[in-house]
Amino acid sequence: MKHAIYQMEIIPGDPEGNRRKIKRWVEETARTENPDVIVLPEMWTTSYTLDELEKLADRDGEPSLSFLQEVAKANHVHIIGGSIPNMKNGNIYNTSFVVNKAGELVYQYDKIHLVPMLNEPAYLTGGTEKVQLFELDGVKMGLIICYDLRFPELARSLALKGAEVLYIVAEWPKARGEHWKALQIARAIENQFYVVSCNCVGTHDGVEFSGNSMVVDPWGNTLKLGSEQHEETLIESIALENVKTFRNDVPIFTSRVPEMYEL
Ligand SMILES: NC(=O)CCC(=O)C(=O)O
Repeated sequence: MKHAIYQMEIIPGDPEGNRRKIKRWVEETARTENPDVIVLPEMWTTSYTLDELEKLADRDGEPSLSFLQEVAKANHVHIIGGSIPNMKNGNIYNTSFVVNKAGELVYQYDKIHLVPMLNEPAYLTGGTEKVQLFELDGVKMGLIICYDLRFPELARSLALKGAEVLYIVAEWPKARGEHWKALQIARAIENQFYVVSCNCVGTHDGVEFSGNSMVVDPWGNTLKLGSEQHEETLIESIALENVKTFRNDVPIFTSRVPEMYEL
């Protein structure tokens, strides 16, 4: 399953400009690389322009959802649609959409854990729906958003449901860049699935974002690591049969003793 990750420099506060940028990038990447799955970063319409979100947020997912559906269908590629600020019933959520190559919405998720270090709780509302699996080409997948990475219970719940791949879409600051890399490797090893992440680069409001988008295999090997500073495209294929092989080699899911844990 071939992935193209867009480690993007988001234009702050310019949803239209970012849509144009993504459309051009998807067309070029689909033509030259023919990936199965494309991955975008967190809050790609606006970045953390929190003061402006009342005005700039999508309304019930629009226009970004229709945009992602059109782009996926036109370029015949599945899209893990990063996330966007999304106004619903008067509250703004950090919402992710996954659309398949037929342009169908297969999953949506509102970020559960809002990040205090970026002042998210003052502007956004946390999601109230539990994470679920979705499937692309018959592969079981899960998705979390940025700060969610720090809560191992979330990734574990997806692994227990059968996830073979965990996507992480992010705007993770450089100040905590070492946590970003170490936690992804930990999540991959402890859950024995692939981790595929997309972080952005660039600086907004004094916060520098750290890139280092990653593809980590279920053994904890880093197959791909983006640069810290540059907008770039990461291309990597993942071999799903490794999930079963590694789970047989170190059978943690049959060794678990859940009645001994307080989770
Ligand atoms: N956008 C985010 O959720 C950033 C998370 C972060 O800064 C951290 O966990 O550290």
